[in-house]
Amino acid sequence: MSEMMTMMARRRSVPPAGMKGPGPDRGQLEQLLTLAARVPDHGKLAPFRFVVIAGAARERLAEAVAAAARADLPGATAAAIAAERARFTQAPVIVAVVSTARPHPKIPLWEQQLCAGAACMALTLAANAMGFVTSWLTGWPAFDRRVLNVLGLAPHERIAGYVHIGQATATPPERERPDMTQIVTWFGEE
Ligand SMILES: Cc1cc2nc3c(=O)[nH]c(=O)nc-3n(C[C@H](O)[C@H](O)[C@H](O)COP(=O)(O)O)c2cc1C
Repeated sequence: MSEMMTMMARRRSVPPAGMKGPGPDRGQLEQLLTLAARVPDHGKLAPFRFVVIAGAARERLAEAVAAAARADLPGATAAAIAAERARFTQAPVIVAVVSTARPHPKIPLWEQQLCAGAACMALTLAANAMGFVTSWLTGWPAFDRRVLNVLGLAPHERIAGYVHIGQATATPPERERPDMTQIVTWFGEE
């Protein structure tokens, strides 16, 4: 197996709570985002963009998330609000991969959205190849307009994923994988 195949065969996400710094620096991030942008793209529309949330800027997003949680859950405990805040303060770097899909005469919206998903996966693999661990997450802050406004998303834009990037504090155990016999059909052989 090539190095890339071995890496993919062992790939596991590490949740942000299991991450520490340092994350990729600016130069490394520029490299990673350039690789992530190199995805198949029907119509060459580049229907995605990246918002990098790193260092102290994470606090601004964490605070917006905490404020939205406080507003929605007036009875929430301080610990519950702290947990919401922590969504964006654990990994040293988070990249919000934004789907910018718009109706197009030839390219279906679905394909444009898949393209943004592909950018999430390309970013994940590139960061893993650079020696970082990752977690592709969404959760309610990916769908909450108050949070999206703080990130500067236009009304038609959506979060394809928050890709958290950092160093692992522990190696996650293997998890069960799909039974290939259940998900692969060899057309013509049935
Ligand atoms: C679009 C998308 C959104 C996801 N959002 C979450 C999430 O909000 N919370 C979560 O625990 N896992 C989420 N996951 C799953 C994790 O990224 C991860 O794949 C999962 O924990 C399994 O681990 P593995 O990547 O090591 O196989 C999401 C995956 C995708 C593709």
